[in-house]
Amino acid sequence: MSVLSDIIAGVRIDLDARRSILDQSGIEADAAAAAPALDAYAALGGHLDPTQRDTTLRVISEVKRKSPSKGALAQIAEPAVLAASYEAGGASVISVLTEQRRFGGSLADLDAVRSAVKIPVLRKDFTVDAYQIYEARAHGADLVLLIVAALDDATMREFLELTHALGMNALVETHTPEEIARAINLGARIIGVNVRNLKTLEVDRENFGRLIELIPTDVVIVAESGVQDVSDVQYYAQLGADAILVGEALVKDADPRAAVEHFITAGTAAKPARAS
Ligand SMILES: O=C(O)c1ccccc1NCC(=O)[C@H](O)[C@H](O)COP(=O)(O)O
Repeated sequence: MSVLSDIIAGVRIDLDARRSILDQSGIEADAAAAAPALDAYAALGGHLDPTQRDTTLRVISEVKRKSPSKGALAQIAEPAVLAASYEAGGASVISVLTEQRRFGGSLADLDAVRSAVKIPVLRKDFTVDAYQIYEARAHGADLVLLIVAALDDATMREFLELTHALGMNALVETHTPEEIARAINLGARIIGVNVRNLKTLEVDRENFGRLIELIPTDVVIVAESGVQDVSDVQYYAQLGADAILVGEALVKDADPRAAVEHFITAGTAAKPARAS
């Protein structure tokens, strides 16, 4: 069993437990009662003409306690405080890992972050059931993660439609040329290239350079994972990333606000203009 399959097996068990407490109609009612979603697509520069989307490297800053690849990363007693630091540093979106078994996250973390910041929030989880999309909205998320490797096309289409119907955007995560082709065919507007292979956990930053060429310029392109320091930020920026998603390097930094600021400044300076 791959790491991804193993994670998803646990996600399904935990989801069944939550659904036994709050059924489908209950979660749909909670989602409908939530404050409207913020525009994460615009926050990532997607509303701008692609030829003008060249001035800023945007940062999605992650609340990440532990991971299958690295084990414990940071205590994060108060995710709200961390998220507020990220926002003060200029983050465009806060990513909150809500998977419990392997990442130590929770919906309570999402609630805490939602109340602490005014910028869009990504519910970062392994979405395999429409219930989780309603749940994300009910807990104030503006963006959900859809991992192409975990979903067939029919399910991806259904989940994308539901996400948009609820006023949210989706970060559609890819790792191979085939997954990028599927994401584009399905009309994804924000495509993440995760340089971490979720089946083996191997990190290959150069995969971003190989894959970005396959993504049209009107799509927001997010480089995910593998940022250890500013040279990695510059590397993704030089290749044309619109945004980077960073977890470990930020949660381990003693001054996360300054780290976000530094990444934005260095990445923006390194970013070339995008051809139309
Ligand atoms: O981080 C992991 O080990 C991991 C393993 C299996 C599935 C997903 C995993 N991480 C999720 C992510 O995509 C990252 O949290 C995110 O891109 C940030 O990565 P990093 O900056 O390298 O912490």
